[in-house]
Amino acid sequence: MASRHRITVAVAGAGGKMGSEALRALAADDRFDTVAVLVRDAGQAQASGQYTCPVYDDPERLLMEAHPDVWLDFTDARSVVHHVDRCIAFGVSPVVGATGYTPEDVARWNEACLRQGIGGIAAPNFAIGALLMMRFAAEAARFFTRAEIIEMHHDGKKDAPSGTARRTAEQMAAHREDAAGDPAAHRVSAAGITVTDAAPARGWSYQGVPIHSVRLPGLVAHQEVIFGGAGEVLTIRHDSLSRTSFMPGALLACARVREVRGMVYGLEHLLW
Ligand SMILES: NC(=O)C1=CN([C@@H]2O[C@H](COP(=O)(O)OP(=O)(O)OC[C@H]3O[C@@H](n4cnc5c(N)ncnc54)[C@H](OP(=O)(O)O)[C@@H]3O)[C@@H](O)[C@H]2O)C=CC1
Ligand SMILES: O=C(O)C1=N[C@H](C(=O)O)C[C@H](O)C1
Repeated sequence: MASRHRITVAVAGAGGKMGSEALRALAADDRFDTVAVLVRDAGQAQASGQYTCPVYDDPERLLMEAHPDVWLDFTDARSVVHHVDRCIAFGVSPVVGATGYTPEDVARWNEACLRQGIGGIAAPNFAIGALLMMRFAAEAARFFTRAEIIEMHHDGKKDAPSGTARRTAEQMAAHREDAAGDPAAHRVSAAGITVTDAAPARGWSYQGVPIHSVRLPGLVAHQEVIFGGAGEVLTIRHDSLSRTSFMPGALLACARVREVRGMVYGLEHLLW
């Protein structure tokens, strides 16, 4: 019987919290072969003997020598932008787990993927509960013109606000304008709040939604979206209590990324 081709994956940021969790999840799933990892210091990682596949600290060398089907990136905002540009140039499908990139990066990746005839997925959050939280927040934004986001993360997180908070605000803004059929509703909402450089305690305004970022030891990844109306408040909250919450979504993206074309932004596009 012909053996099924396993999807070959390279994990960038393998030495980090998410990268190491992803390596464990990939090893436990027979759809995948982890064929290479990208770490900061390949010599040191090789000497430690902790990896069973080839180890690199040069992304171009990894892409040339290992040429994986999929590049799963859990590095950071600065590195991921360069990595994904290089992946697409090499015809390797990126699954972008790292956050902190801009809408302009996503647009450039989309065009580059389309030119290469390949797919990519950039997913600010892989957890199903977080995706539902964003969906419910978008739905609620049709009915409330005022809302604020509080995102709370471990104190090792480098980027702020979180990719999830940005994506939530984007989805809320899109629904608000669509539902109202009146872009003025968005302007009223933005004008009704005092988020300015002169009032930093009021958060950072993105898409008309103030975002507040909390970084504390003991936290993993949490978000509240609070809607306020006349005499009532609606709070939608999600908690990732363990990084295992991100793994089914990350593996789904790795399994499906070569079926899409262009850069898909948000895992929800594979789910509903
Ligand atoms: N999409 C999702 O569902 C989720 C996304 N994330 C995102 O994933 C990213 C990683 O998070 P987390 O694992 O907690 O962070 P960590 O800091 O624990 O891990 C990042 C790792 O990447 C390494 N790294 C960074 N740049 C490079 C590079 N150029 N070459 C090789 N290695 C590099 C870091 O090395 P060093 O320490 O030396 O810098 C570190 O080991 C973040 O952007 C985070 O927001 C996190 C959770 C869920
Ligand atoms: O850094 C993290 O931990 C997380 N990052 C992602 C983000 O920026 O939204 C996803 C999740 O919140 C965990």
